[in-house]
Amino acid sequence: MTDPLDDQQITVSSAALRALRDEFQRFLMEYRFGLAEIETKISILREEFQEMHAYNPIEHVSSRVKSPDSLVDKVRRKGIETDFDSIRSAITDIAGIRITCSFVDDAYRLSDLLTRQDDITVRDVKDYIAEPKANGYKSLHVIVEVPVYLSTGRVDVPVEVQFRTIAMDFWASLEHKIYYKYDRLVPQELLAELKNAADTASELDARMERLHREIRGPRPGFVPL
Ligand SMILES: Nc1nc2c(ncn2[C@@H]2O[C@H](COP(=O)(O)OP(=O)(O)OP(=O)(O)O)[C@@H](O)[C@H]2O)c(=O)[nH]1
Ligand SMILES: Nc1ncnc2c1ncn2[C@@H]1O[C@H](COP(=O)(O)OP(=O)(O)OP(=O)(O)O)[C@@H](O)[C@H]1O
Repeated sequence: MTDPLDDQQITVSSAALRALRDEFQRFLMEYRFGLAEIETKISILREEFQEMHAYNPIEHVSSRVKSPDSLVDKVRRKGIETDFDSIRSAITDIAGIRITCSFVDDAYRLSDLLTRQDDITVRDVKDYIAEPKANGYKSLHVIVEVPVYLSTGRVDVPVEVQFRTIAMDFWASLEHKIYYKYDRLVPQELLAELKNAADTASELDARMERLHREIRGPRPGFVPL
């Protein structure tokens, strides 16, 4: 015979589960919309550069909303409280976009053009191009907040924007693979090789930039930073 109280408990907990699922869907939806706003801003800049200056400073754009698994993992790793408000304020890379530029100059220029826009608020900047990480990682990271207008009103959504060059991206994607292959415990000699490869990538960036300046000459219509 079934215990009526047990039945009631099952009903209550499945309703609670449904509410949690809805809240989680809404939580991620806001980040999707925030990301869409930034993607639009970047593609407008890209098209304008192409049409007005016959120059494309962006080689590649990729974006992602953090997967639920990766989010849960990060919450656990960082010991963050598991309510939505705590996660919202502690994790600022749930929505992320990576802009791979041709040259270092372009990475700074695009960051400046994005962050100067009236509706963008800069929450944090980590300039790993000026100050690379000890392993050799380079990129310019900017956490911006962009307003999203929902039927319930305005929400300001944080988006992590990473600016880097092709050489920096090449290095970072290989390092990322190695890091996970060795389960975050990369052998010392491989770390040294990676650091060496990062230095080579930086030299290549500097040489390409010099060459580009030589063949380019002054770019008419460009607003200097
Ligand atoms: N391949 C690679 N990517 C990195 C490295 N450091 C940072 N990143 C990328 O940049 C993101 C944010 O890094 P940081 O700006 O240092 O942020 P953080 O808050 O100090 O680090 P997290 O808490 O892990 O996000 C990471 O999630 C990676 O995508 C690195 O050493 N190698
Ligand atoms: N801002 C970003 N823009 C675009 N892609 C990103 C960004 N940040 C990370 N990625 C990529 O998204 C994929 C999934 O990454 P994931 O969110 O699981 O972890 P992570 O951001 O690299 O690390 P962590 O969990 O420590 O923050 C990886 O290929 C990663 O390189």
